[in-house]
Amino acid sequence: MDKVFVEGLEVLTTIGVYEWEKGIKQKLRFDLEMGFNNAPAAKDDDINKALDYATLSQAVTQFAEQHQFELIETMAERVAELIFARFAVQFVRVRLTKPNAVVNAAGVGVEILRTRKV
Ligand SMILES: Nc1nc2c(c(=O)[nH]1)N=C([C@H](O)[C@@H](O)CO)CN2
Repeated sequence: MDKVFVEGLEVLTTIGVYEWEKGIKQKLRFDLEMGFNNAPAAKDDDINKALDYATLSQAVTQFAEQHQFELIETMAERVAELIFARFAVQFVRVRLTKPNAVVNAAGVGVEILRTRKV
């Protein structure tokens, strides 16, 4: 299966389980991997047949900036749903890192893999 990926997409948003987190913005980093047949776009050299990673990145950024959750698990799941709703991908892997959450850790986070239901 071909893939299209987006690495290190940084978004500032309000996220966290603690009260002090609900009034601030924190950085999240998205690493996204989508299953998509790249051959038709390559054959015709046509962006309209490609999974446009720029449009996808913009959609994820806008969603993450505009929605507030407690858990990064919830953000990851909702972003996967958004990608399935807007883009014709077979699967999506969402790796979500909260870089500044744990002192002495470079990052903490979750990764989910979801396959489109037929
Ligand atoms: N599995 C998770 N653990 C924790 C989360 C989370 O979203 N998923 N969140 C927090 C706090 O919001 C933390 O990031 C504050 O530093 C703790 N554990």
